[in-house]
This record gives sequence, structure tokens and C-alpha cells, in this order.
Amino acid sequence: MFETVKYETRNGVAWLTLNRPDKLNAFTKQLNKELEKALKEASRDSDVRSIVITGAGRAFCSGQDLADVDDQMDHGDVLRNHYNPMMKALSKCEKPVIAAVNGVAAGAGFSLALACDFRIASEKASFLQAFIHVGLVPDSGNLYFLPRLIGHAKALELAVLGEKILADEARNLGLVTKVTTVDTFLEEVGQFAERLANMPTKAIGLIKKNLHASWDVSYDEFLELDAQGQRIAGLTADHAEGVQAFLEKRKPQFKGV
Ligand SMILES: CC(C)(COP(=O)(O)OP(=O)(O)OC[C@H]1O[C@@H](n2cnc3c(N)ncnc32)[C@H](O)[C@@H]1OP(=O)(O)O)[C@@H](O)C(=O)NCCC(=O)NCCSC(=O)/C=C1/CC=CC=CO1
Repeated sequence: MFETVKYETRNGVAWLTLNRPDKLNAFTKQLNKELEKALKEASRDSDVRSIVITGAGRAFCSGQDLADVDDQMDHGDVLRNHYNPMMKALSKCEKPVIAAVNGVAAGAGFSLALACDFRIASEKASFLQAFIHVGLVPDSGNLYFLPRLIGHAKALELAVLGEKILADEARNLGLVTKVTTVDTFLEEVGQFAERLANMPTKAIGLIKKNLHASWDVSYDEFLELDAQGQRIAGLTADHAEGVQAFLEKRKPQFKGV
């Protein structure tokens, strides 16, 4: 299906593996486009109820392929034409997305991990604001998500100093949900992704939507978003099943509809 992204589905989970291990899964235009398409495919497929993004080999993603940067190129247009569509496909996805950070996440690879809903890190994972080392500014939504996750002061420190953050520090900062050993990494990511895939998918999508909206609207406007979201959730079969299961004292079987 794709050359630079491995796309697999099993047990309700789409696994999207960035697949340029020799270059630490650095982004090329092809990888930007294929990840965008893979995200849209997983968003569309009703059998998919959670998504994992990870990297082949020893890295998660090392950001822009620096051998593929042309002196003459307008970096703003590179973002507009190649990165932003990929990042928008991710932000528009209503299903839970997990960044399974198996190794280094640098530059736009760090941004990609930040834009996911959850980050699970292997003990070998690290996070690097590589941009400053090549005289650039963190992009692809990096400075949108980072202060929301760890606060302004720490976000500024990481972006300006560009020091590598190891997995345990990332957990202490609140950047990752959990850190696993190398040996149990894929199994634990799989278990977490399948747990999400068996939850009320529409409600998760609405939680994502309203949490994002909460940064941009007044409290009164937000209360109206609550009402709109709850109306939609209240009409789902999963809501009916949740209530029924509670009354019957059994475990609910959510179907994602
Ligand atoms: C810290 C590193 C990510 C990992 O370091 P290390 O583990 O020591 O591994 P290396 O020996 O450095 O790398 C192994 C091989 O992979 C190649 N490689 C790694 N990263 C890239 C890359 N980004 N582009 C191309 N190739 C890469 C590396 O050359 C080695 O190959 P050989 O074995 O053939 O020699 C470290 O690798 C590192 O700092 N990488 C660069 C990180 C970086 O600066 N990323 C880009 C930031 S800018 C960005 O992401 C976004 C944009 C968007 C728009 C426009 C323009 C630019 O940037």
C-alpha cells in the first residue's frame, strides 16, 4: 500500500510504522504524504478504533530528512504543502492515537509525538528539540502542544536549549503516559491500544474535540459545547449499552457506534 509507512490492522488497532530505519525514519515528502494518507485511511475504516504510530528500527522519527533540504526551498511552503496536511489529518482524527516512542523523537518527529493523544515510551526513547541546532524554530504544532503539556517555561527551555530528554525525565515532566522496558514495549503498547479500541469510540472523539476547543472559547461557549457533545454521545448505542450493562451488573460490550 505504502513504501515509507507500514500499515497493519489487528484487533481493532491500526499500526502505522514509519519505515525509513536507515535514516532514523526522517521525513521526506513521500513519508509526509504517506503518513497523511495512512491517517486518513485509519480514520475512515470503521473496524479501526485506535491508532498507533511508531518507528521501524531504533528510532521513532528524526524529523525532516536534512539531506532532502534544498537551500532554495521556502521552508514555510514545505510546511504548508507537506507537513501541515499530515498534521491536520492527525488532529482531525476522532479516534485515539498513541505515539509508541521506541527511540529518539527529534525535530518534527518530536512534534508528531506531541500531537498524538498518548505517548508511551520505551526506556530507550528520547525527545529532542533538534530545530535550534540547525537554526530553525520548532514547527508542525510543536509549540502549540508543548506548553499545553508541560507549561510555558519548560517548553521555552527545551526549545531554546535543545537538550535531549530521556524517557524517565519525559515521564516526570508529564510528557508520556508510561515508560516500558524494551522487551515489553510492543506488548504493552498493544494492550493499551486494544483497551482503547474496546472503549466508546464516539465519546473518546468528543472528549478530544472538546478538550482542544477548551483553549479557544469562553466558559459560557464551552458549556454549550458540553451540551452539544453530550447530545451526540447520548444518542450512541455505546451509551445505551453502558447503562444497560450497569443495570444488569455486567461488563459493557462497546461497539464504537
Ligand atoms: C539525535 C539524532 C536524531 C540521533 O543521533 P544518533 O543516534 O547518534 O544517530 P546518527 O548517527 O546521528 O544517525 C544515524 C543515521 O541516520 C541519519 N539521520 C539521522 N537523522 C537524520 C535526519 N534528520 N536527516 C537525514 N539523515 C538523518 C544520520 O545521518 C545517520 O546516517 P549514516 O549512518 O548514513 O551516517 C541525530 O541523528 C540528529 O540530531 N539528527 C538530526 C535531527 C534534525 O536536525 N532533524 C531535523 C530538524 S528540522 C525538522 O524536523 C523540520 C523541518 C520542517 C520543514 C522544513 C525544513 C526543515 O525542517
